[in-house]
Amino acid sequence: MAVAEFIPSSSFTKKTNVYSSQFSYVSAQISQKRRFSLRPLPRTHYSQICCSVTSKEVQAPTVVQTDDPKKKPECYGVFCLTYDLKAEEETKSWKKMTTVSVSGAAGMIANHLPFKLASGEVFGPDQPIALRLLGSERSILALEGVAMELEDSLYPLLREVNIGTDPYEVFQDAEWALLIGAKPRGPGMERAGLLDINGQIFAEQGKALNDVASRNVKVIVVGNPCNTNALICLKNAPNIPAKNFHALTRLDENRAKCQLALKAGVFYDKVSNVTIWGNHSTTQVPDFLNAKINGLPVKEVIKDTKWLEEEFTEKVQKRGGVLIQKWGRSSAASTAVSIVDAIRSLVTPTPEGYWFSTGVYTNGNPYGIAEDIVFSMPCRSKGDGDYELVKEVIFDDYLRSRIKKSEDELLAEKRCVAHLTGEGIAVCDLPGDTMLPGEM
Ligand SMILES: NC(=O)c1ccc[n+]([C@@H]2O[C@H](COP(=O)([O-])OP(=O)(O)OC[C@H]3O[C@@H](n4cnc5c(N)ncnc54)[C@H](O)[C@@H]3O)[C@@H](O)[C@H]2O)c1
Repeated sequence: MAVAEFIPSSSFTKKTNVYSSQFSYVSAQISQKRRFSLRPLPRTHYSQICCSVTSKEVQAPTVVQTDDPKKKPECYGVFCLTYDLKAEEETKSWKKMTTVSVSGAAGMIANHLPFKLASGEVFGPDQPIALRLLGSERSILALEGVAMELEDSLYPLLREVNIGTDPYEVFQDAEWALLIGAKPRGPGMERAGLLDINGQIFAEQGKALNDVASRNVKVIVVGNPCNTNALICLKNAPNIPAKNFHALTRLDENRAKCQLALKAGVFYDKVSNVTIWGNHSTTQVPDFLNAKINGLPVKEVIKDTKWLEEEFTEKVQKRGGVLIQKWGRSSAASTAVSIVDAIRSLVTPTPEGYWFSTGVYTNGNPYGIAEDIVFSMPCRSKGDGDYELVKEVIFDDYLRSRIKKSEDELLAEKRCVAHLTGEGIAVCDLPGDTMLPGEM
């Protein structure tokens, strides 16, 4: 990419109280605009570095000190430096920019995800994106680091980056909301405690999405316990279709495909139609009854039923925990990959005869699963961001009984968070202290 000429200018978006500067670059082939926004620093850091730059001439930044904490600086530090090239050529081939909000954007999964989003591998090479990154107060500096790395990556498709700690700002106009940020389960914390502490985060974020996001925003909840967090989130966002909310179970699907491929001695691209049923917990059910290897039912290829029912199932359920033992932390890169897979499955038409799984709201499902929970099920998409449930699946006693266990767990989780879904007083009678796949 050859740089032609820079003409900076800065801007302050009053509506969101977010400070911004714009970066745009135009060459004969490419036109791009970037906005990089920061929330104001505390008063002790209250300084304003402003730069005025004219074509081909960059002046030294001037630092403006202010004692008035209410007066917001127009820009902060390097983000005041705005490079605004003359838009001599407006490229006609770009699609309308899409806005993606990511929470927990300074965490481990987000070490990978925003870069994948910005690279074009998720929404396509002609889809410009605006990234809005939400962090906690504690992670705001790290978030700044993420934003700086995004800057330095010079992604042509990345037109705007905003960071902040207020979901009402960061979710503004979001068309995709990838909700990763959550608290980890601390030592001695009951699962009920985790449900409550993270549930409160997702209740607030649901309200924020309801108020400020696009009316058709697609939401993928990753932060655990993700199924029930997704339920809490959608219940707090009554103006957004419940169908738009997902809990990420794609990593579990990918893990199941890998194990089946290993056992059958085939490369994993030969394994398809693997459904994860139920909760993203150790009660999840990786479905080998409907899955296929080279287009054949798995049971015709892997005849070892004992392995399928016991070893395979448990391996998938506990894969996250084993990984933590090896790595000393939970899966981050493969989780980011699976978020990419999950989005791509919704924005790409599913090939005839195939499906993918995702945790979705049960509302008239054809499998007899309890309604009004978020349950992972087989889905197909026309590529418009929406999905339909797959009807052509079969059940046997084994599959039914396993699904029932996960369903019971999710119903119990739902009772445990009734205070966060507007359904009265919470009663926590969880059937045992089941674990998240990342816990041992
Ligand atoms: N569904 C899945 O398949 C799957 C897989 C892996 C991890 N996870 C879950 O994803 C979550 C994040 O994992 P990670 O490895 O990135 O964790 P992490 O601890 O590295 O990062 C989490 C980040 O979220 C931030 N955060 C906390 N509360 C927040 C809030 N209210 N708003 C915005 N940000 C907030 C934290 O400051 C931190 O930077 C965890 O809950 C983890 O269990 C889910």
